[in-house]
Amino acid sequence: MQQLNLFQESAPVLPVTYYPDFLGIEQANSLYQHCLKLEWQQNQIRIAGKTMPVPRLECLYGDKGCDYLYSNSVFLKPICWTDTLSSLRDSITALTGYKFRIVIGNQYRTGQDSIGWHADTDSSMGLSPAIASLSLGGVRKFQIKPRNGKPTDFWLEHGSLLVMHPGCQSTHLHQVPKTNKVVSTRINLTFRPHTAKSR
Ligand SMILES: O=C(O)CCC(=O)C(=O)O
Ligand SMILES: [Fe+2]
Repeated sequence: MQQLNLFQESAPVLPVTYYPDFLGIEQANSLYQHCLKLEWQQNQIRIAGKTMPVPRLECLYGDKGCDYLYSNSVFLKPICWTDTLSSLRDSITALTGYKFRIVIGNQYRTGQDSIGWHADTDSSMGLSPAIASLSLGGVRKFQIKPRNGKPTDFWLEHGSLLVMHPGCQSTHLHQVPKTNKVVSTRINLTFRPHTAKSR
């Protein structure tokens, strides 16, 4: 006799929590304006012996001494927290219970700006970091998948917060793929821990 498999179509359990309305529209709009004025940099990345521009703008704010190196080639030194960013950090800590010492900004100017499949495993964040990712502006597709599994799509809304829980970076990969659709500029802020000694 054929049996109905109740589990086949169920959504995968992911080590993330998505808060679509973390910020109200007014708050999200004014934060977006604040973030446009941050100190954005065009960094260069070295992949397979070639140096190329990172396909997005970046910035790093955080505690003194919390330097960040990724892909063994992009070195970011934190600028001191703005009041807006530190109060946002505190409200994310109040919601999630996770503590953060840096925030990396990504600015996706067009649909051609992107971030490929990766996990955030830089050792400066410690072994099992919780990462909280706030999205502003144009809505882009964010994909997450188990290291050998199928992706799940999230459409990260203006003012939304996606929390990647401890363990997520060891078991899953994520990306924001390029798109040929016309999309407005998107700003993403990823709040992260850091192991540097406090000074
Ligand atoms: O822009 C996003 O939503 C993701 C950014 C990201 O994965 C990263 O900065 O490591
Ligand atoms: Fe990431």
